[in-house]
Amino acid sequence: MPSLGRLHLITDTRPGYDPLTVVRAALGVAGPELVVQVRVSDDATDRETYDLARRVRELCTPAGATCLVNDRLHVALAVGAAGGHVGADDLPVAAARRVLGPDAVLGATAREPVTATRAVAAGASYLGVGPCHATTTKDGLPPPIGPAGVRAVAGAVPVPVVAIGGVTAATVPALRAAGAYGVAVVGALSTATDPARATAELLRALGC
Ligand SMILES: Cc1ncc(COP(=O)(O)OP(=O)(O)O)c(N)n1
Ligand SMILES: Cc1ncsc1CCOP(=O)(O)O
Ligand SMILES: [Mg+2]
Repeated sequence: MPSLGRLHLITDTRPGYDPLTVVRAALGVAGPELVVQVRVSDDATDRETYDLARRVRELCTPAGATCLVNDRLHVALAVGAAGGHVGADDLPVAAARRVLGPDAVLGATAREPVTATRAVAAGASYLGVGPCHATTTKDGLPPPIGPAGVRAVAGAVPVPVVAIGGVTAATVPALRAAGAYGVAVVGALSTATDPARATAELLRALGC
């Protein structure tokens, strides 16, 4: 299994956003420390998802960065991504592991130690934990768990914990102190006026 980058950029495909420009900017600064997770809206077609994921994978490979695909594991396989990420509405972790194979990177969403432990036992190689802070990027999320919630999960599992939800460079130090290995962001990069500079600030906050 390749070593996991600490900064996870999740693509923002909402109207008016330009995910590939943000990916290019972040890759130029973060290189191998970057994981790009291709995440599309539920109404995106598989073809649209494939086209974006293929382009992201082609940008990641020469930069030494990791490309993952959210939810749609057949797309991950089709573009030669390093793996994928699943949550409660997606394939169960054990099924996802069977689809991706033993060597793939497989992330699973968890917000409590019990579900985190189950996900790792089923084959997750890292956990996305949150939401840590309030966010407007995704609707219908449960209340934020804060650094204390991250600490509870990180103390219960032997795999990297990636904190997600409302993460900014300002909130990274407390999440790292709580045991987060890394962070996943959408808005902190997709809404930045200078995504390269925002990437550098996140990396500095992560201690990279
Ligand atoms: C790193 C990371 N953590 C959590 C999630 C959320 O996944 P999920 O709960 O399946 O929700 P969607 O992203 O599919 O809406 C994630 N994508 N990445
Ligand atoms: C997909 C997802 N799952 C939990 S929070 C979140 C969105 C995170 O976006 P942002 O970094 O803009 O808060
Ligand atoms: Mg999902």
